[in-house]
Amino acid sequence: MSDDRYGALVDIGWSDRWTALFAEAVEDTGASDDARPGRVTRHDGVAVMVATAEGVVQLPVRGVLAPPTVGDWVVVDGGAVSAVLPRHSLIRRRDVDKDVEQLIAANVDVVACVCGLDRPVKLGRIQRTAMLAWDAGAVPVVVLTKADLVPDAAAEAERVEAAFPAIDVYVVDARGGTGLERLRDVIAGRSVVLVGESGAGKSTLTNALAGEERAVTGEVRRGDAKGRHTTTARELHPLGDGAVVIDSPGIRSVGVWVDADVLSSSFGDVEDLAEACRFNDCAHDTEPGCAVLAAVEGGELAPARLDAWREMAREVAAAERRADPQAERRHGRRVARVVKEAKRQRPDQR
Ligand SMILES: Nc1nc2c(ncn2[C@@H]2O[C@H](COP(=O)(O)OP(=O)(O)OP(=O)(O)O)[C@@H](O)[C@H]2O)c(=O)[nH]1
Ligand SMILES: [Zn+2]
Repeated sequence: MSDDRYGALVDIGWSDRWTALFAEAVEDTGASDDARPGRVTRHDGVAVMVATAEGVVQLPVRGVLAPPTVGDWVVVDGGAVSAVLPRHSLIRRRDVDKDVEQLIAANVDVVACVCGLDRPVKLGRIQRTAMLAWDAGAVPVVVLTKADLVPDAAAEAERVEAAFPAIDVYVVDARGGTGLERLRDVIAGRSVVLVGESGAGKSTLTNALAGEERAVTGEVRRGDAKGRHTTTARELHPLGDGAVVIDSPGIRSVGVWVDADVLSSSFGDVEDLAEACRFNDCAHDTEPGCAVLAAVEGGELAPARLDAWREMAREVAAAERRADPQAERRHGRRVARVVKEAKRQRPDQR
């Protein structure tokens, strides 16, 4: 089927797959002949910003059970979003306080953890971002940027690769333009989310990949009242080749949150080894009979991998304490005990 009506949407990730899902949704929901597809670029309260072949419009959502989120492909009909196409991935966050799930972005293919080499690369951050990606149904990658600022960027990449054998690592100098081609190849036709601390180089990378300053995707019309231009959509940056960077405040602030289940599922190798530790709650630190330390000693486990596990474990423990005041108190007692123990042992060591 050759259908050029939505050709303009290819830039923001439209593909044959969406053509099919759109046709299905139109039929299932009994939408009108005027129904057209669009992609949500922003969600605020009751209205959403939707990029369509005709431009970006602000629309209400009507008759949709599960509300759309940034990145969703939707059916626009009768001046409203009337249906949300099935998602292939979803980044969400559990709001522990309210015990609700918050949607952050949909139909994300790649979650890129951007680390500026002008500062130490934090393996724990990479791990958390990877878990966020896997949990969402997306692929994590690491982008080490500002390669021009360090003498040996390749060595840094090797260290990260050793810690995370399953994750691809890309080294780029976004300002000088090196390393971009390899990265362009992986993200062609895909929707990418860049996660990284402030100043990591996300905006610079976005502009470098787009080949130009790319703050804007189109003009915005409120509802269908033609001519009333308001804000612009900053949240979807087409990079060419159908690649899109989804940049939502939600993603920037999601930090990356963790829980114990995800921890063990993404550290299968460490957890397997830990089965043989003498103590159930072994911290693989100084405990006698620790199978994990033995594996590092014997060269079966990369030291960086254990470092990453430790960083993660600390992160999980902190998250659990925040969520559970009793655990916080238990932690306090444990710290007190460890300190007492250390004091007691010191004289022996002299
Ligand atoms: N030398 C060098 N500098 C870079 C590179 N990429 C980014 N920078 C610089 O690093 C600083 C921060 O880059 P940004 O792209 O603004 O970082 P960001 O991640 O978007 O930061 P936030 O918007 O605060 O989240 C800027 O001064 C950039 O010029 C690079 O590849 N090489
Ligand atoms: Zn152990």
